[in-house]
Amino acid sequence: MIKTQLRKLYKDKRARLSDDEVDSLSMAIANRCLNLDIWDFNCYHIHLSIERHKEINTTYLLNILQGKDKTVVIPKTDFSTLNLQHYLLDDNTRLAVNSYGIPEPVNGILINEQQIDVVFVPLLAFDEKGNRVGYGKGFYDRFLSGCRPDCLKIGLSFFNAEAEIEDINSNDVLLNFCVTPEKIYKFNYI
Ligand SMILES: Nc1nc2c(c(=O)[nH]1)N(C=O)[C@@H](CNc1ccc(C(=O)N[C@@H](CCC(=O)O)C(=O)O)cc1)CN2
Ligand SMILES: Nc1ncnc2c1ncn2[C@@H]1O[C@H](COP(=O)(O)OP(=O)(O)OP(=O)(O)O)[C@@H](O)[C@H]1O
Repeated sequence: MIKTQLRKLYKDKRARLSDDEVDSLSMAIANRCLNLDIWDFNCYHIHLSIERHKEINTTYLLNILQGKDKTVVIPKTDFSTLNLQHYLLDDNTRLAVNSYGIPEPVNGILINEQQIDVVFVPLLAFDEKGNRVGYGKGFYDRFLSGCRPDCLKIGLSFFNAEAEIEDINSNDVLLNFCVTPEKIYKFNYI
């Protein structure tokens, strides 16, 4: 299928989940992430959920990161440039929900993307090869293209993989893993 079809299909699939399902599936994803071999790093990027779009509730994963005393960075969007900036999340970070429904840092310490070891990546759909589709603004493709080549990219999804996203282009950055409530996908494209 092509990206525009997948966006519609997966927005609809998410919209049909109840709030309780979103919560229990999000917890299952976080628990499964504990089985990934990714916990010896220092700096982790995680997005905060857009509740009205029934995104994965990343609070469970965030609690795991904080319990392990990891350095956590969260993104702040600039919709005029379609770029992300990354802020350290600590006790002093103030958050505000922007007009797109994204909780974002108001203030804080900027972190360079080259410092990030692991990125948890939001998505609407992904395929068996490790390609992904998001909301279509290219925020994460731009961001990930500036990360270190050894930075681990981990998709999070309520649903399992599509066979193939047909209209992949040279800007699309592949995932290393994708975690769903049911399983961990490891992509062997290297
Ligand atoms: N939680 C979270 N944060 C994230 C992302 C994400 O997918 N999830 N992003 C990943 O790139 C970036 C933001 N990307 C976005 C791109 C478009 C829209 C947007 O157009 N929203 C419209 C319509 C949404 C729709 O198509 O259903 C709206 O809210 O009106 C929102 C976020 C950075 N932060
Ligand atoms: N590294 C990049 N530099 C410049 N433009 C880019 C880059 N990556 C993606 N884009 C552009 O962004 C637009 C959206 O890309 P795409 O459809 O792959 O978004 P997406 O992966 O669904 O969105 P997101 O990354 O925000 O979740 C495309 O027009 C693409 O050419």
